[in-house]
Amino acid sequence: MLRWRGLDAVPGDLGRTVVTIGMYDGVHRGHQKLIGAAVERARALGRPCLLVTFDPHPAEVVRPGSHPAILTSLDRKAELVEALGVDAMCVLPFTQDLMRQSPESFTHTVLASTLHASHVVVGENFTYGHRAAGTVATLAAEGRRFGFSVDGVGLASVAEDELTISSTYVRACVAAGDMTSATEALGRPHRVDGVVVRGHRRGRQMGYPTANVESPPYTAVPADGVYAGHFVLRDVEGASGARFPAAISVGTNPTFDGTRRTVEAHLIDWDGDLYGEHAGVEFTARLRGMLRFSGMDELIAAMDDDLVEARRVLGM
Ligand SMILES: Cc1cc2nc3c(=O)[nH]c(=O)nc-3n(C[C@H](O)[C@H](O)[C@H](O)COP(=O)(O)O)c2cc1C
Ligand SMILES: Nc1ncnc2c1ncn2[C@@H]1O[C@H](COP(=O)(O)OP(=O)(O)O)[C@@H](O)[C@H]1O
Repeated sequence: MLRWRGLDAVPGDLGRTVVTIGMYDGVHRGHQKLIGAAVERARALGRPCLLVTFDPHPAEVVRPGSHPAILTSLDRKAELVEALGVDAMCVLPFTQDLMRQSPESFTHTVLASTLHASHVVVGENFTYGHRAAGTVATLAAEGRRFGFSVDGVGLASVAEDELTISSTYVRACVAAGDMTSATEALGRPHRVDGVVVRGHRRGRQMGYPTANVESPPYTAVPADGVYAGHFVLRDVEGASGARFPAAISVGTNPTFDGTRRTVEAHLIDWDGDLYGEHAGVEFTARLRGMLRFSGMDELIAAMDDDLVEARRVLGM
C-alpha cells in the first residue's frame, strides 16, 4: 500500500479514483464495512481505492488540550486498512487552516483537484469543513458539480443491543477494561503498540519476567488490572509477526509504591530477550483489578492464580 503525507505528496497521474474519508481510529467493524464498500466499488470500476485520514486527531486542533485516547497509531491503521484492500492511504495534517476550510473548498481542493474522485464513500453521519458544516447531502450536491457520486453507508451496530459502533464507544469499553465488548466492536482484540523498555528487573526475580511495552502519549490503555491476551512481535515491515499467549498487568505496581503506569506482558512458557523490540499487547479478557499486596510473596501467589486463569481463558 502506498502512503502519502499531505496533498503535495499525492502523485499527479492517479487517474480517476474511489475515495473514502474518515479518522478511522480503531478501524472498528463500522469502519471495516465502509472501507469494504469503497474497496468493492474501486475493484468493480478498475480504479485505485484511496483512504483519506487526518493527523493529529481533529479534536486536538478544534479543542486544544483535549486528547482523545488513540485506539490505533498511524502505522497500525495503515496495516489494518491495507489488509482491507486499500491501495493508498493519504494522511492530511489537520491544521488550523484545514479546520477553517469551507466544505466546498475541501471538496474542490482535496477530492476533485488532487485525488480526482469518481466515487466517494463516507459514513452516513460524516461531516467536514469549517464548523463541520458539510454533510453527506452537501457532499452529494458538490459531487454532482465536480463529477463524483457519493455513498453514505449506514453505521454498524453491536448485534444484540442495536448499539451503534463508534470510536467513542470502543474507547469507553477500553477505559472500563471491558475487553469482551471492545473485541466485539473491533472485530479483533484491542492492541497497545510500543517498544519493550527496561523496568525495575523485579519480574524475573519473582519468577514472572514482564516485557514493559512503552506506548506513545494518548494511547488508549485499558483500565488498571490484570488481563489475559497475547504479545505480538512486529517485524520490520510492520506486518504482524509471532503471537505469544500472555498474562498482562496494567497499572503503577502499587505493591512497590510505583507512580508510573506501565503495560507489562508475561509471555507464558517462553524465555528470551525482548528489549528494544517493537511489539503489540492484545487484550482478550480482564481477570481482576490491580491490587496492593503487603509483600512480594502475596503478589507471587496472586500471579500464580492469574496464570492458571489466563491459561484457562486462552484455552491452553
Ligand atoms: C499476571 C500479573 C499480575 C500482576 N498483578 C499485580 C498486582 O496486583 N499488584 C501489583 O502491584 N503489581 C502487579 N503486577 C506487576 C508486578 O508488580 C510487576 O510486573 C513487577 O513489579 C515487575 O516489574 P518490572 O518489570 O519493572 O521488573 C502483576 C504482574 C503480572 C505479570
Ligand atoms: N516469558 C517472558 N515474558 C516476558 N519477558 C521475558 C520473558 N522471558 C524473558 N523475558 C525478558 O525479560 C525481560 C523482563 O524481565 P524483568 O525482570 O521483568 O525486567 P524489566 O524490569 O526490565 O522488565 C523482558 O523485557 C524480556 O527481555
